Amino acid sequence: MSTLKIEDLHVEVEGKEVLKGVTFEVKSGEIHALMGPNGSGKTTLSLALMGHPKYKITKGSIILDGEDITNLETDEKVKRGLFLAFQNPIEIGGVKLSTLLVAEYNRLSGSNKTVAEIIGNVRETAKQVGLSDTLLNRGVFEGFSGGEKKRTEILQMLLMKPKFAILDEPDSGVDVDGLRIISEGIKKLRAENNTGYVIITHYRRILDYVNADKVHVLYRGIIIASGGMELAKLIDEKGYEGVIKSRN
Ligand SMILES: Nc1ncnc2c1ncn2[C@@H]1O[C@H](COP(=O)(O)OP(=O)(O)OP(=O)(O)O)[C@@H](O)[C@H]1O
Repeated sequence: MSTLKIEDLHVEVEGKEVLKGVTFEVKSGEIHALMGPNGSGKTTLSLALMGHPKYKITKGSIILDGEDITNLETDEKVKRGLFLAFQNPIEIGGVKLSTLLVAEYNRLSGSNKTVAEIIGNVRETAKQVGLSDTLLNRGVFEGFSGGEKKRTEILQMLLMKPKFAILDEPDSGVDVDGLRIISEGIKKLRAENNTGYVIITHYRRILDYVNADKVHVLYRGIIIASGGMELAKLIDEKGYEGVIKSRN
């Protein structure tokens, strides 16, 4: 059983304090949703967790299985089992997706396998998320549609088998079939690897699919409410104003 603890996290971006004391804890196999209005600090939290240099942690800590990983480099965090799927993945021109996936696999597992040795596994997993060989042979995210990018991030996650995955809007720009496939991927890894999740989303639908355990509402840099799926339902019905009013 692993635990990811986020304790009183304060984060500054470009000299402005965006997160003002965020605290919550995720255990193996748990799915936590992070919701909140545009600009409330959700992406800031995900990038700060992974160690993005622009997002400065000024106070608080990130504890993974009892180890303080707050100030570790991104690479070290990845090696310890954290994974982030970006909201807007960027293109890496000239690098084939299959080459990148194999390089990442080797780096994390400390092995030195060739593309030929593990491409079968990559292809099989790609098929599960509905991605064809044509995309594996293309430059990373070059000309990928929004939904294909999201599926590719889930493919990376399935290959990496992280202890904890932070998924920043995995459902944005994804069609109904894609949403089901992505949700199946999330559940599969939870069942097989006991991965814990923080899923950032604006919509209840993906949370219904994966049956989220907890919902947190981030508002102006702090968590103003935590609860179960009834909180996501309240947001759907009454908006964030409704949540704010219900807490006052
Ligand atoms: N690199 C940056 N430079 C300047 N300001 C930033 C930067 N990143 C985030 N911010 C600011 O921090 C605040 C929080 O942004 P963030 O992207 O974390 O919000 P969010 O909750 O993820 O929003 P959304 O739901 O729209 O994705 C915003 O006011 C944003 O303008």
